[in-house]
Amino acid sequence: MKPYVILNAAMTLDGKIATKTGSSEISGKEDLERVHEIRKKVDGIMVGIGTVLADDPRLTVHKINARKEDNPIRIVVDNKARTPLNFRILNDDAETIIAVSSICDERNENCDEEAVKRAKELEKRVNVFYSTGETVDLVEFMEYLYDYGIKSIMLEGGSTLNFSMIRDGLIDEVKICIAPMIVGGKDSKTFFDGDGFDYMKDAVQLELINSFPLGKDFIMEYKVLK
Ligand SMILES: NC(=O)c1ccc[n+]([C@@H]2O[C@H](COP(=O)([O-])OP(=O)(O)OC[C@H]3O[C@@H](n4cnc5c(N)ncnc54)[C@H](O)[C@@H]3O)[C@@H](O)[C@H]2O)c1
Ligand SMILES: Nc1nc(=O)c(N)c(NC[C@H](O)[C@H](O)[C@H](O)COP(=O)(O)O)[nH]1
Repeated sequence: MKPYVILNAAMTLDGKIATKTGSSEISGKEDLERVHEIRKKVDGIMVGIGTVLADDPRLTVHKINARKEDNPIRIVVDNKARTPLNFRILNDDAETIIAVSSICDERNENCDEEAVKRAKELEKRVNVFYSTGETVDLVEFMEYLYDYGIKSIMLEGGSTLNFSMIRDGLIDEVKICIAPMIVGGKDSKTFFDGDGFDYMKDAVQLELINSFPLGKDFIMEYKVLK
């Protein structure tokens, strides 16, 4: 069993979620409030290490009225345990789970010693999940999170993790805020990056279930067809 996963992001009209410098202030005020209403409802909120390093996010409910108990569990997919110890994701505002990949080989030898040290430091502060894969095995990780009690997750990026999650069939809903902005740039981050599929016949199919204007932005909500 796996948690129900809602992917949420904000993009420019040309499909970018950040520029090549990592600048990503896209949503209007109303959209951020909508996102925080969802944060308040789900059990977990998940991002990749690229997003942590770019944004130093809090991943708490802080744009609307909320109590500490309303904060979901923060979840980071972080192959080589690169989460900096002074970043906000490790503070006491909410519980945090960090997934790292197999830092050693299957015989527990040939370890990346620096990554092992970093993971041990993180373990003093938060719950560290050791995946068996070279990169975090997301199917295995989702099963672990479900058994841990996390039945719903909002995935909040970035581009690389978004693609791995949709490729592995782990996303149930997609909510996208489209802002009336164009930023361009072939090196900007798009909604889904990763390797992509080779052929359109392999594209993930969605069904539009809702769409509405919100402040300066426009929201589209889809169900992922399986
Ligand atoms: N506009 C938005 O809604 C929005 C939302 C989130 C992030 N962002 C932006 O996106 C950028 C970050 O995106 P990104 O693509 O660099 O990083 P990301 O957050 O997608 O993290 C990717 C990293 O996660 C790790 N990882 C481990 N196992 C993995 C697996 N199985 N699959 C995929 N990744 C795995 C790898 O180290 C990988 O490099 C930042 O600039 C951030 O500001 C924008
Ligand atoms: N909905 C949305 N609109 C945006 O314009 C934007 N840049 C993000 N980005 C999501 C990403 O996960 C960010 O890292 C957190 O939104 C950081 O913010 P917090 O400190 O947690 O509020 N999300």
